[in-house]
Amino acid sequence: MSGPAVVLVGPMGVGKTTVGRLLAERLGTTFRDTDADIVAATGKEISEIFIEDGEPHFRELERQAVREAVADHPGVLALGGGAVLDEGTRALLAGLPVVFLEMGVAEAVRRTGLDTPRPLLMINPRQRWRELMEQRRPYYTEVARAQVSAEGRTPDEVAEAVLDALELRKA
Ligand SMILES: Nc1ncnc2c1ncn2[C@@H]1O[C@H](COP(=O)(O)OP(=O)(O)O)[C@@H](O)[C@H]1O
Ligand SMILES: O=C(O)C1=C[C@@H](OP(=O)(O)O)[C@@H](O)[C@H](O)C1
Ligand SMILES: [Mg+2]
Repeated sequence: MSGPAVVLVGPMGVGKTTVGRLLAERLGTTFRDTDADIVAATGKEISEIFIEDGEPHFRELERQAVREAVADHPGVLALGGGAVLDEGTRALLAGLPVVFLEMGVAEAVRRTGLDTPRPLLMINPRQRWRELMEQRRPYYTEVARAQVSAEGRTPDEVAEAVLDALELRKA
């Protein structure tokens, strides 16, 4: 089966969207992000979907968005941090070049604080981020072929580390 050249998973703020774009440039391919697909399909921001329709509805949209992207997209694909919660999604990712970007709570929360609000981090972000990471870490490691630290690295450095981890460098 073909499929995306790279799939990025990991917690909120680790840089999946930012690094994914850079990686696609490096590889001369296109970039896709399931959150952006959901926003385009619904015409709503992620935070609006959470508030108006609830998290279970968002997870259903996400499940569908991941399926479509994995089936259609040959380039670099970034998933939302919670996509791996779905068992069917984890099964779908088996055998794909999935990279788990990881980092500690301090830097992640510093980064998300500067970005558009993530509904799950609106209240008590440090504690929430830690709890989510604790719950999801086994899923990230289950689906990932490689794990790359994004701690204290520039997006360029992380992109380089992903290329190394997947041995995607052209000779
Ligand atoms: N390596 C990095 N160093 C500093 N800031 C970063 C880095 N990677 C991403 N960022 C910033 O952190 C925020 C979250 O990045 P984003 O790519 O949206 O993460 P994710 O998609 O994993 O939630 C953005 O403001 C982005 O510009
Ligand atoms: O971890 C999560 O549950 C979420 C992560 C977000 O994407 P990023 O991981 O790209 O921030 C977005 O899908 C939504 O806010 C929920
Ligand atoms: Mg993202």
